[in-house]
Amino acid sequence: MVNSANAVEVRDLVVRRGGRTVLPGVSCRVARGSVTGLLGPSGCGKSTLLRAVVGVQVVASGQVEVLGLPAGAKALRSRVGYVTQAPSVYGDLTVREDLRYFAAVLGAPARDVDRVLREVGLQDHATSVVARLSGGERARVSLATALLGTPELLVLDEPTVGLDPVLRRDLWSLFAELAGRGVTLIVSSHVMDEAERCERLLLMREGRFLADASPSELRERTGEHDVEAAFLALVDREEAFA
Ligand SMILES: Nc1ncnc2c1ncn2[C@@H]1O[C@H](COP(=O)(O)OP(=O)(O)OP(=O)(O)O)[C@@H](O)[C@H]1O
Repeated sequence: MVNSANAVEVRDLVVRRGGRTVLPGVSCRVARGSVTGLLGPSGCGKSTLLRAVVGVQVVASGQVEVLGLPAGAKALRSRVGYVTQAPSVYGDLTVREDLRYFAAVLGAPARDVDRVLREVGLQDHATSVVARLSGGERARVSLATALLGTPELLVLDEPTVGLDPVLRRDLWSLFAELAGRGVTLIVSSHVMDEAERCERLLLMREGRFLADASPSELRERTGEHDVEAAFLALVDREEAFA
């Protein structure tokens, strides 16, 4: 049965990579029209989980349902935007040409190109060749691609890495605005101070969830003032009971 309240439902997901079990059977839900932060240390399995949500990860067992369909279903292609850590851009095109190309591939209207350029703050770089942009600018071109059309779910793998504080703030405002329009966002980060921007947090460690809570619930549960301290408190508790 399709549960319309959830954009994503993961049940007992097991993923093995390179002979190791990276996700040993995780379950989670992501509500529609929310910003969910997927936080955890480097190598804990965030990208692997996101890959499973967009349907590009081979899974050993379990189910991943996205917008009521199996992850990776063809019908989801224009409904899900995905930004990987490595920007997906063509270096020899200008920013506008690159976005026009992806708009055509996705069947998005050509007028979307100017909108997404504005949303990621690259309107002044529209005619720059992508290969000559800085790393942060290239990452924003990649993000702009995911905003083309009208995606209902945005899966963003560390979209703010390498960006300056002003840009990071602007992007988080954009994420909140998109969620206000009903878009669901899953944003991974290993920077805990970004957690406060999320309505919901999935805290991950070594392939398992330590918590699925709002930032304030986390603070209450642990008695800590910030999410980083709360995360460490949960790690300590887990180790004490191990
Ligand atoms: N292509 C691969 N082949 C084998 N193992 C892999 C591969 N990619 C990732 N892994 C392993 O899977 C585990 C989880 O990696 P993943 O990229 O999901 O972590 P992450 O939490 O996203 O890390 P980061 O924050 O550094 O991006 C790591 O131990 C990693 O070494």
